Amino acid sequence: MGTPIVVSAPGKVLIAGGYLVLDPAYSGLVVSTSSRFYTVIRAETSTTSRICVRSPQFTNATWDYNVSSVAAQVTVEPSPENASKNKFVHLALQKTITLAVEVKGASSVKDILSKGTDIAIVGGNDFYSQRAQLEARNLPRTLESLSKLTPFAYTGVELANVHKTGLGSSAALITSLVSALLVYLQVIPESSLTEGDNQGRRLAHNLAQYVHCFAQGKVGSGFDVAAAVFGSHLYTRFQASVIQPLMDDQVVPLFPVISPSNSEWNYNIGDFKLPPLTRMMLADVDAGSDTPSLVGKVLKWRQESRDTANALWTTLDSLNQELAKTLLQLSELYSRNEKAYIDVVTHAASLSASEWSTLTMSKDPVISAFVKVRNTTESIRGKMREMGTLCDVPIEPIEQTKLLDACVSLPGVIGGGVPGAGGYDAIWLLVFDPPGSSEELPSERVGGLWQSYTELDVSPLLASESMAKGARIEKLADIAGLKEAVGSA
Ligand SMILES: Nc1ncnc2c1ncn2[C@@H]1O[C@H](COP(=O)(O)OP(=O)(O)OP(=O)(O)O)[C@@H](O)[C@H]1O
Ligand SMILES: C[C@@](O)(CCOP(=O)(O)O)CC(=O)O
Repeated sequence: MGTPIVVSAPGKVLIAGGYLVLDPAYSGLVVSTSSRFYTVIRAETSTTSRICVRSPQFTNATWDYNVSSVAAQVTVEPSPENASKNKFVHLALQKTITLAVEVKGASSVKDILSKGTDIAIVGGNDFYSQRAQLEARNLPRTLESLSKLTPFAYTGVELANVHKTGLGSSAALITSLVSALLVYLQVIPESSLTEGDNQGRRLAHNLAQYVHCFAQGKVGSGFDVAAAVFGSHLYTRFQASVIQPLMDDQVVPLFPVISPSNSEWNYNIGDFKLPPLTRMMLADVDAGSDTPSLVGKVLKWRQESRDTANALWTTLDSLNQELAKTLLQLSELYSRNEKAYIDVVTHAASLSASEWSTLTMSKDPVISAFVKVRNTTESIRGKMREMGTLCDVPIEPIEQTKLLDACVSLPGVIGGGVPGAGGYDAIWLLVFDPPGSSEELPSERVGGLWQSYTELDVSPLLASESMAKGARIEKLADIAGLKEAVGSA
């Protein structure tokens, strides 16, 4: 068996721009996470072109597919013996193979698939709640405990019953699977996924967006797939009409629509990353909310109260843009004068935000920028709460307000909020992460608060921001626990 193709894709956190990002007139600030999905593809040595997809973290999660072809039409059919269905995986296979046949020709694709294919898919532990695993091992809900769990741990349940944490498992799964298949079927070169923005990466993006929309039965904003492909960025959505001709599954060629040269793909990936020496922290608050029903109510309110909604969204959008600009400016200030930046972070890390002005360097541009980040995140929270009240939707419900207020008043916490659609799901924080500090780190202070918090059931996630820009080629041996998790074919 040759070297496997391994492609990973990160999860996402929409730190600003929830709801607004559904409208191409506005943008969303999305951070990609160090927690990733991995797809490992290997050729088998059999005599049939069967494709076996395995998700070893779940029970009854092996799906066999038969590949058949009539002329240039290749069909992927789930085996009747499969113990469960996986629409997302099935569609990813069908659509990617169809596109590959269009681009490379049927004989090239059939040749690559002729001896059978083994595909293993795993997601980082953060994608699924680890509460049960921690309890079973009698471990407290801390980052330290999470780091002791086996990577890609077995969940003990079927996929349909897993408790997801909101990091965008389906978008990361589809992106890693579609991208890995495009490489395996030689539609795009490996370099597409080792280099930054390029045509191959864009092809993977467009196809993953389409497959994800098709599997979900609706066209969302797509920020989650965009984060999985491109990493952290400022996202402006594509117009839904670009994939509309393919959404009713009429047999039309995919490539003319999916191709990166189709100018109807008008999404924009703006530059964005979190500042140096800060750390994003995430916690799942376990009450869970139903995003589609929140979205439905917010959009209905926007229809019915156009003027109020537009005024609120315009204010929110300028705050979101301000946040993006100031966070980026901090990276620039770091590269201009590293020492001055490190001094500020080191000092401010042990002070509460109200004390930052007491620093001798309080007129410093780095301090001013962090103060602006703080004030802007607080204003965004205020406006999101206002929207929640106006639509009667719990975007930042009182329980989360209390938790966030307690977090952002801790020394070293810069700001935070409710990610994405909000609603009893999760919180995100940005904290200082000073180098070589002997004092308690802000992340440790936050961890302590979360552990002792009783009003909500707070469970931290290990993820921080992924510095790698989106989907990428990996080496099986380089990822701790991956070889063991995917086992042998
Ligand atoms: N490890 C996996 N292996 C195979 N398929 C998976 C895996 N994880 C998720 N999926 C697919 O993704 C689907 C879940 O998609 P859904 O849109 O409900 O989640 P999501 O909104 O992306 O979740 P979250 O954002 O909370 O992670 C599953 O039904 C399954 O088809
Ligand atoms: C409300 C919305 O803007 C964001 C939802 O984000 P999340 O799934 O809650 O992270 C919906 C969307 O963009 O598809």
